[in-house]
Amino acid sequence: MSNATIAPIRFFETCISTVTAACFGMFSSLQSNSIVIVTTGIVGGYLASRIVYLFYFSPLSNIKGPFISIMFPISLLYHLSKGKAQEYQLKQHQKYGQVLRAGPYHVSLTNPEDWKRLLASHRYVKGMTPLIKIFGAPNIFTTDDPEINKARRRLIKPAFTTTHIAAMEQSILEAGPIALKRKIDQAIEDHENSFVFGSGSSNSNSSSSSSSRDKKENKNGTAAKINHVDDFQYMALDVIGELAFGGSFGMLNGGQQSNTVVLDGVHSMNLISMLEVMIPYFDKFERLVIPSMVKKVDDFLEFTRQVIYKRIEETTTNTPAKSTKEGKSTSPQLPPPPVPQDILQVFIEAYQQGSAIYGLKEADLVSEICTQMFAGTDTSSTTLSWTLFLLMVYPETYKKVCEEIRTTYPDRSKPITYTEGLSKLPYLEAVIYESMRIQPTSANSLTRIIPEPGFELSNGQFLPAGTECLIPIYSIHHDEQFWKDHHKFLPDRFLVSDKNGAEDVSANKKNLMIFSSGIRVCPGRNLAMCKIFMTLANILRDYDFWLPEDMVEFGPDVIDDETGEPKIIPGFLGITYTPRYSERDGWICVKHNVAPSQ
Ligand code: HEM
Repeated sequence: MSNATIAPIRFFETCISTVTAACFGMFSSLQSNSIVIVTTGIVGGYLASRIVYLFYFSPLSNIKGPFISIMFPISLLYHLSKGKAQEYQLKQHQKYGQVLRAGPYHVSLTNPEDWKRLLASHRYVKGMTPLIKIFGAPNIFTTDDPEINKARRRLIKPAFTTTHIAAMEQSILEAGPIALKRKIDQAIEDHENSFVFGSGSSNSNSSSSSSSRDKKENKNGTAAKINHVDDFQYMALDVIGELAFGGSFGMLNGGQQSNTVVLDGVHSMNLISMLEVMIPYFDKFERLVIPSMVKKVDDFLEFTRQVIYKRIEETTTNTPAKSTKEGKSTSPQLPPPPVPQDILQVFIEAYQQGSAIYGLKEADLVSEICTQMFAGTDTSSTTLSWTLFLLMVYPETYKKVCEEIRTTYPDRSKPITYTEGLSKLPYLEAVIYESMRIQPTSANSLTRIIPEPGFELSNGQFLPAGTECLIPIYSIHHDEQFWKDHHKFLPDRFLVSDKNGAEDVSANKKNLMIFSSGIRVCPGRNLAMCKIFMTLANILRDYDFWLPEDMVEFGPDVIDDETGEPKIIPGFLGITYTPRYSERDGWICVKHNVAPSQ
């Protein structure tokens, strides 16, 4: 569908370019037989005709943007490879305004009126979605078919409502923050023991290492060094396992096999998605070019297939108690174990019923379940990592948020829940929103294709059918019109006091794009917020964190020349925006909060 609508403009341009190129080529060859001259003529002709068409005759020629991006969309490759594509796009918006021509047929929009309208209707289908081929079948996330999307969203909706998440809160707490705390406690204890026994050595590959320098820093208890990027990822997967697969994968506690398969799969998908966005038709030959990476995705899909069949077996095998010849049972018939009501089961039942509405085949089932794992892992874990890092380089904010949590919930023997804590910890909520604004994990652009008869922008400009609209989440979150001092980590911008003086976090939230909006808004947003909030509330209350001393390149006083704010660890932009060098930058020192608990 998307290709059909975009075709006329592209076809026209290709015709003009080809004819002009051919004319130039013929003309050049009349002058000389030299291959160089003919080739130069063809290339020159092509470029000249492309310039003439794209800048003077294209229906988008009245929309301004950088010459290089309009001529060669592949130029984005350079910025993507540096992990700075989103910052490049922001700079272009700052230069050209809220409507930017970002490519030959691409217009990037940051005015909320425009992107909200585009996201509000299935009329504007998704374009340029990576990973379509690799999943082997469409899924909620990749499909551009409104009917498939609507039907499958209906299917998973009950599992993501606030009521359901509230009912699952205890499981999320157990598989998430409580398991994480157990791991941190173990890391601290290991280090205490290693020093008691006199080794004092540290293993930089372990997620619990600490140098003696980091240890000495701490005067009120033993410190350990953990890799928060890795640990938040394990935790996010364990929570998804708990909610969608009938049980935690136990990754935080060393579930090594699934650990490698699932995380390698998720990471490979992130990288492949970036390559697909950068290189035209990459999906057609990725199996040849990066076979080992594609294999990791295949292994992940196979792992998912096994999980599905294990569940089908467990829920459909009916093993009746042994009967005598007279047909009487020798042992009392035990009721079958309850069938878990999670996302996995919902999809399996729709598949088994062969429902015409959902039209699920085996490949669709695997694709959907994989997507749940993929969509629910890096997004939440990365948000946690960015937030913790930002708190480390903004110590005043760190102090303030810890104070709020520690004074509101001083009893450390009781875990803080989401339903209980959300209204009582407005500053923590504001910290999370501000971190997701500054470092959105979905930093890329969402894309929508304009259908016939075109689309009128709020500024009166007209976009013809076939235009690919980019909705750049990072640029929207850094638009000076809404976010003054946009590089500053300022949670207070989300806080207003209501009539009774109580803090409310609704100010400014409407201009955020964290979870997208409209008909394809992220269905996992309640779960994500619950997970992120409970994790931060509990660990910030129960532990003290600080950056390792040897991490000299980052800290409150290490200022980025471009932003004038503390330098942020480099990121990698695929489908999600994650810390780029987690093995180098993901470390943090931690010790117990030893202030008297009440
Ligand atoms: C901080 C955490 C999260 C963020 C920032 C986030 C963000 C987003 C965004 C921006 C989209 C729109 C993508 C697009 O249109 O291309 C999206 C879609 C989606 N998200 Fe999330 N997400 C998060 C967590 C989750 C979780 C925990 C799950 C499920 C377990 C999930 C499942 C999905 C699915 C299935 C879609 C596709 C929806 C559709 O196209 O109709 N997300 N998410």
